[in-house]
Amino acid sequence: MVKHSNKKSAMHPRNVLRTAPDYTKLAIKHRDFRQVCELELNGRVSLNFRNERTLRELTKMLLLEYFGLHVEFAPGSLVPTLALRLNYILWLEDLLAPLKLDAVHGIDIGCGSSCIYSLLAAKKNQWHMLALESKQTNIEYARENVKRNNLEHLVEVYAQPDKNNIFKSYFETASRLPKEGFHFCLCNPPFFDSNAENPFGGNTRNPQRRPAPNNVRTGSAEELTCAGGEVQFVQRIVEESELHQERVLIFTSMLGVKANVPKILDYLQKRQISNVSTTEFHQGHTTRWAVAWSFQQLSLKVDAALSSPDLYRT
Ligand SMILES: C[S@@+](CC[C@H](N)C(=O)[O-])C[C@H]1O[C@@H](n2cnc3c(N)ncnc32)[C@H](O)[C@@H]1O
Repeated sequence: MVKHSNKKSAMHPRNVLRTAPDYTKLAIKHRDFRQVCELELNGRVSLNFRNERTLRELTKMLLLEYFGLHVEFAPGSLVPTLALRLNYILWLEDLLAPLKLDAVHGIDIGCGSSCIYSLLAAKKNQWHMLALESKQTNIEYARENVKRNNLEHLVEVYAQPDKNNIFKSYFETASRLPKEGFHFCLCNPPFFDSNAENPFGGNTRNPQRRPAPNNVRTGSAEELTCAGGEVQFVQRIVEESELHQERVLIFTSMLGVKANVPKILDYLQKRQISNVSTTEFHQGHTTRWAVAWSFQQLSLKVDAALSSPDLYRT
């Protein structure tokens, strides 16, 4: 029987991880990664995704192998998975492509200790990134990661003084803003609700329908939780986007749960924000969602022809 690949649930066509990496070859090449690999009887290596150190070394190795990025994570902080972050960046590339911009300026809301989105955007596409972060150790690590990769000319890490703010503090205090404003903002919001009795709840984001995830959860409570969880966090971005609608062309955020997508769409509709689109990011067994909105007259629909492998080659 011929097996058809399910295109709808595949990674973005330009995602370099769409073809599964050869871990055996990579283990031979990268010593630190080799140390977390397990050797099977057939000579191939396998990975234990339930082990935090394994995830850490895997992401570090992939960032180095595919993008030449040297990244360190603060102890106990979120270890980002690369395939998802790439899918998000590639969607942004598609949204921005029709604008044919010479220089792109973006905002990374909550960059984490890795600063992964900003580093990828800068290294891969030479985008100028403003990375906002509220947690002190993450700010320090993010700045070091930018420096270690000689990307200070493209990435600024801004210490968010008030966790309840998104753009407000920066826009009110910045000494210089890009002349043409920012073209987009992206966000992987704190997901869990800190007001919940047991913020981390069960061991899955959708316990009724899904088995426990293969990957161990990484990250501190401060990084992963906020009052009201991701819905309230993204609602705050929406509210502040109204105040700064001229400063950012396309506002976006990721969402960790499908059921939260209609909640954000309803919120946007209630506030009469009508230029809106959504997408899905597929990476293996994991799906995430994202919402985009704009106050300007521009299309937020991605032209399928633009998602070709030739756009923004790495
Ligand atoms: C889920 S983590 C995402 C980290 C990184 N972007 C990634 O995808 O791996 C959310 C991050 O947002 C930060 N954060 C929370 N509230 C914030 C705020 N109001 N402004 C800036 N950063 C914030 C947290 O400290 C944390 O590092």
